[in-house]
Amino acid sequence: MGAEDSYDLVVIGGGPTGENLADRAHAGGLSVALVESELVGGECSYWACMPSKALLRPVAALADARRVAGSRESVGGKLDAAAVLARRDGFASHWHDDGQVQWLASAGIDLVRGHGRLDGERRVTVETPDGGRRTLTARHAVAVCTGTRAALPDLPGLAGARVWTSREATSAQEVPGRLAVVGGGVVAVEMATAWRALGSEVTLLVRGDRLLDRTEDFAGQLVSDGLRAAGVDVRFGVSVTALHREPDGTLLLDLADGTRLPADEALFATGRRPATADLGLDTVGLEPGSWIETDDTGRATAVPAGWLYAAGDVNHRALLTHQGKYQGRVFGAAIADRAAGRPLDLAPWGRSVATADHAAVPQVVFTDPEVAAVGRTLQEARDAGLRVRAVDYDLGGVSGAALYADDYRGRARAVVDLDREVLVGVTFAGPGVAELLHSATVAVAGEVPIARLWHAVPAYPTISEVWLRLLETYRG
Ligand SMILES: Cc1cc2nc3c(=O)[nH]c(=O)nc-3n(C[C@H](O)[C@H](O)[C@H](O)COP(=O)(O)OP(=O)(O)OC[C@H]3O[C@@H](n4cnc5c(N)ncnc54)[C@H](O)[C@@H]3O)c2cc1C
Ligand SMILES: NC(=O)c1ccc[n+]([C@@H]2O[C@H](COP(=O)([O-])OP(=O)(O)OC[C@H]3O[C@@H](n4cnc5c(N)ncnc54)[C@H](O)[C@@H]3O)[C@@H](O)[C@H]2O)c1
Repeated sequence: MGAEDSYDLVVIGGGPTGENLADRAHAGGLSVALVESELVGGECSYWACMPSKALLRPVAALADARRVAGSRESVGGKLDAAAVLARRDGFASHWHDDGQVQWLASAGIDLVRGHGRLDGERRVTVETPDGGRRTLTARHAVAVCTGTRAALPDLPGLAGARVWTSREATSAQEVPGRLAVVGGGVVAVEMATAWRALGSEVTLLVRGDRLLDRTEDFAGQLVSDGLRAAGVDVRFGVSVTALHREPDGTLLLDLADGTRLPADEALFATGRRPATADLGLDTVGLEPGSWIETDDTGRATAVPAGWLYAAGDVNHRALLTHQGKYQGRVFGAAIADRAAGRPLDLAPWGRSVATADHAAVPQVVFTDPEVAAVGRTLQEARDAGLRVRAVDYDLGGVSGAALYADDYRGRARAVVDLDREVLVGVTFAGPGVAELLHSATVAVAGEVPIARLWHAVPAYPTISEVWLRLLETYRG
């Protein structure tokens, strides 16, 4: 038995969510221990957001230069893959977490390295890297912020085939000659975009009939057109049934249509599973390997007495870094307020509840073209029982977009709640739309009335003039 330490709050998992939750709780007056088994900073910093966006930014920079007569003529070559990978390595901090560890120390949070497991109510045991064991007790709360791992399908031959998950796809040091990508979600389309631009022959194998099936249809269509224009072989209605690696290293993927696809690497971008299989969930009455459902203050709904919280990917509310950080801020402050006996503000959009998770989640997909969306799609709004109207506009008709790129192709949709005359969802798809998104997020989260949006005048000639066009189209 090792040492036993006591803190107000023990956080398991030092990704973006755990760091923010620990910081807010500490700022609210609590002593905090943060347990991390790999690198402080989590998936996002080393194998997800940062390295993937570092791979994709040069793709967009080169594509932008090629979109405009005058600059197009002066950019003949391809990406310098070695330089892109080296810049990516820098954005992944060369897979060292010293910077984040320093930040934790400066924020007054104690780092405990090792694998954490719940051990009954308000107790966490940590298997430390030196083989030791520490027990941490929490006076007020334990917050699980352990994130997710790649979910792989159960396919014959997969175990021995050394396939890529998102980790290899974001950290690989060499460009594969032939890359098969399985999946039609965000990881699949972003990584197909990046590795195609870096020189791989990419085949995208999608079991459904569209890409990005949680966004408006036109967005997936524009991304699929963009991938095909870049030379990606996009195939719909295809499933992998088995695979194996030949002695010469070639990977052979058997497809349901009876054909066989040879590749050098295969990325399985087939979703995520919660990192809760080896977390001692059974000691607190939860099912190992399951997502941890919470209320809007972050409390695990199935655990009595309200001491267990879950934030970020692991609660399955919205698998995005910015939403995890938002939950970290809201839940961390709620934990501190409860501990101090301070009143909470539980009304929708109040200080102590993560209301935006339900109504105003923004996401940018960094493909070419980009997709930027917030809130509900038309279908989601209808499914929620709202009386809505979709207002669409061809982004190519906006002066700022025409200046941005010759033959600009893109589209915008605003979903208007007709009863309240506010926007409940906005989607942009086109080059350069990522930075437009926050205007839409403010409109949706702020429930800004259309009558007032009419007075929010977009600068001429920017792509944001699409706001004016959408409102004019709505008003007729
Ligand atoms: C390829 C890819 C690209 C992405 N790009 C974006 C993007 O551009 N924008 C965006 O918003 N989101 C993006 N995401 C999603 C984003 O990475 C996640 O939403 C985010 O990392 C979730 O943060 P988290 O802190 O909840 O979990 P994580 O980042 O997964 O961190 C969890 C931490 O907990 C630790 N841990 C787990 N179990 C234990 C244990 N038992 N004991 C101790 N420590 C433990 C892990 O080591 C890890 O450090 C991307 C995801 C992928 C796969
Ligand atoms: N730019 C960003 O914001 C960004 C980038 C990457 C990832 N993310 C987040 O990370 C999370 C994970 O992304 P993801 O793309 O791995 O998951 P996803 O759930 O978005 O997509 C998974 C895809 O795999 C397919 N699939 C699932 N099982 C399959 C199987 N057995 N065979 C074939 N296809 C299968 C699904 O139909 C879907 O198309 C997402 O929630 C996403 O929001 C965000």
